Amino acid sequence: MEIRFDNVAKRYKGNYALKDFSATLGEGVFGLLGENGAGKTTLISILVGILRADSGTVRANGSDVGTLGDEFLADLGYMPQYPIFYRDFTVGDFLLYMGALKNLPPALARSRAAELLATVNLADARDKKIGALSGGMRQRLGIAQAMLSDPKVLVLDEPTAGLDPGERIRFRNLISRFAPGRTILLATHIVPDVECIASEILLLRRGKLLMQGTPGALEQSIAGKVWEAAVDMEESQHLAERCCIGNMKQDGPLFILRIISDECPCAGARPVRPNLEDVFLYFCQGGDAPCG
Ligand SMILES: Nc1ncnc2c1ncn2[C@@H]1O[C@H](COP(=O)(O)OP(=O)(O)OP(=O)(O)O)[C@@H](O)[C@H]1O
Repeated sequence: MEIRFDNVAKRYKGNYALKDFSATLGEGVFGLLGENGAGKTTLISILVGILRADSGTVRANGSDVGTLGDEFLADLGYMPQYPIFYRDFTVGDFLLYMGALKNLPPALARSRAAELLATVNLADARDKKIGALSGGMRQRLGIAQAMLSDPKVLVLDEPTAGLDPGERIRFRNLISRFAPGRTILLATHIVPDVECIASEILLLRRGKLLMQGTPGALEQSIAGKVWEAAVDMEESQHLAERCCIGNMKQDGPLFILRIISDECPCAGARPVRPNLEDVFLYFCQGGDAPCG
């Protein structure tokens, strides 16, 4: 399915949360990356029909998603940033309930629920009440309900918040396996969540789309602007005041700094290959400005 946003804008009390947002998503995993407050949830809420845009259009295969209504919703799986669950439901009953809301035949809902509970590592928790689950288990249940109807479009808002490293990796592999033939939009500000699985990244800053491209293309766009230098404590403090420092690691008396800078930041600095986190820092923290 092709999802196309044209000049989408949304304001809250006069302030733009999203401005002139235009982008096209085809099949694949699309990582929506942006700092806190960039407008990710606002964009997602417009796509899934929770919010109305002030202006602009969102089309699925050429038809306005607003006029498609249920037809579009039937193809959609959605996990909100803060899923709200009925605490007294058991995990299994909750998925069957969601299956009923999505009009799935009961037998199909039962088999999909069993399959997905195994996939998200919750099979043993099927009879547990949701109120007794840990935060990470609830998060995984949220992912399972979003995939229940085998949707063509899967929209996940911060799906890995609260997952431990093992579960994050399971999640990434699950999404990669699920992706063929589908459109997956995954909003996050955690770069590794999308770095290895996204076919394209959309970089959002202050409600505007800064860039859209493959992770490799985005990294290439800042080639020659990422440096590594081994410096003493005093020099590291000077550099932190005038440059964006991506990473700082102590190595004996020295500090190994990863520096994002248009120019060579200090004597002895050597250019290194950019990664997506560098891209995020370069564009989302305002280029050469100190970032941390
Ligand atoms: N209901 C609301 N009323 C007023 N302002 C809002 C409302 N919802 C969002 N905003 C503002 O709109 C902007 C975008 O918020 P949004 O939640 O879309 O960002 P986000 O990228 O999802 O952020 P985060 O990563 O922190 O979840 C922010 O400045 C936020 O304060």
